Formats: sequence, structure tokens, C-alpha cells
Amino acid sequence: MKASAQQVLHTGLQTFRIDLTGAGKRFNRDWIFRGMHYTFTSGNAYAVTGPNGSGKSTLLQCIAAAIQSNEGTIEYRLNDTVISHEEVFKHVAIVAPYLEVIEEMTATEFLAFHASFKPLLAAVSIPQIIAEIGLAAAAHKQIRFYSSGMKQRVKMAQAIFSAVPVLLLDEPCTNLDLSGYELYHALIAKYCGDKLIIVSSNDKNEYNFCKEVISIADYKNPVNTTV
Ligand SMILES: Nc1ncnc2c1ncn2[C@@H]1O[C@H](COP(=O)(O)OP(=O)(O)OP(=O)(O)O)[C@@H](O)[C@H]1O
Repeated sequence: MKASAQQVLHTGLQTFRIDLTGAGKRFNRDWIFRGMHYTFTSGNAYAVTGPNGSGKSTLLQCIAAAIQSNEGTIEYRLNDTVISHEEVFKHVAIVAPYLEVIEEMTATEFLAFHASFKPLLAAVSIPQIIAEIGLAAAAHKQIRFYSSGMKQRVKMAQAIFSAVPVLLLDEPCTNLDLSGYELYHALIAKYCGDKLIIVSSNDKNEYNFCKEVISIADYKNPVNTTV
């Protein structure tokens, strides 16, 4: 079953909840954020904003359990059951500038490879995904020959179409043109209504659908920023 352009796909994904309680992260003596209490839940979209170097990506990596916080706790619940930090990666899809696609593969091969360890939404086939992101004509071309915007569309697709409840988007529209931004918003609206979404960005056009906006500056109490 393929959703039409107007439909919103109800994915039937598991629910997810992330609770930060007094969470803080520092590199050496510099606190990147501190004293953060926040709850993120499925079906909601959140934006993390702040100037370059303020700690948006660091916060996202802590939330993804890719790096550990230095104080407080971050707790994860899948369908109301607490899961360990080691299990979190199975339930999270990420788009980030530091995560690359495999350039030796075609887009078809890359999505199939990705699906072999993190399933894609069952309702959409790989050829349909490639058509949706406007790359049907380049489906069997090696990614190394794609433009930067075409590569970004592939990075976006592997995360948005992953059958996982959490979507973390770190500057997701990097290198996208106007039609790429429109595609991004259309895909989020159509496929991600059930997900817990966190966007890290300074570009309002990337996060204007997020009902909650978190300024990283609110978690940099000058009194507490050095140990
Ligand atoms: N592994 C690390 N070791 C030491 N310092 C780090 C490390 N990773 C990030 N930093 C520092 O932490 C701070 C926050 O970096 P981060 O990448 O989270 O910021 P950002 O808000 O995402 O920036 P940008 O908008 O430029 O992407 C920066 O000062 C950075 O130099």
C-alpha cells in the first residue's frame, strides 16, 4: 500500500519517550549544557536552536545515547517499558552532517543495505522511496556521481523512511534547494506524524513545524558552566 500525496501514513510504530532529568554534558572543563529537565514523546516535534558551537549537535548525540552525559540522567521508554542506553540506537534514525552515505553504492543498493539492519517502513518500497525523493532517473547511478543536494536527499530518505519511532534531524536541509525544502516538509507530514522528532537547526524553515522550541542558551547558566 502506498500513501497518496494527500494521505498521512499511520505507521503503527511503537511509542517512545525520553526523559532528561538534570542532564548535563561537558567537554573537559566546559559545560555544553547543564541542568536540563525535559520530556520528549512520540507524535511531537521539537526544535533545538542556538548559535554555531553552542551545543545543539552535542545535545542530539546525548539524546541518541551516542555519547554519555556527565551528570543527571536520560531515561528511555519504548511502549512504556524502560530500555537501556545500549538498545537506543535500534529505535533511532539520524540525519547529520557527520553521517555519510556509502558513495560506492547506488541509491537503490544503499537503501537496501541500510534496510538489512534497520527496516524501512513496510508500506513503501525502495523504488517508491527513490521516486518520492525525485531520484528515479539516478536510481542505479553510484552515489559518488550525485550532486550534494541529491546526496542529502538520500541521507534524508534513509532516516525518514526507517521504521523506527525516533527521528533526529541535525541540519537536515543542508545543500537542499527550494524544492528540496518542500520535499522535506512533505515527507515529514506524510510519514512522520507518529514519530518523536527533534530538529537541530538555526534555520526556521527547517523547524517551523515543531511546536516546541528549545534554546540551548537556556541551559548554560554562567554560574555553573565550569567545574
Ligand atoms: N568531542 C569533542 N571534544 C571536545 N569538544 C567538543 C567535542 N565535540 C564538540 N565539542 C565542542 O562542543 C561545543 C558544541 O559543539 P556542537 O557541535 O554541539 O555545536 P552546534 O551548536 O551543533 O554547532 P553548529 O551550529 O556549528 O553545528 C563546541 O565548542 C565544540 O568545539
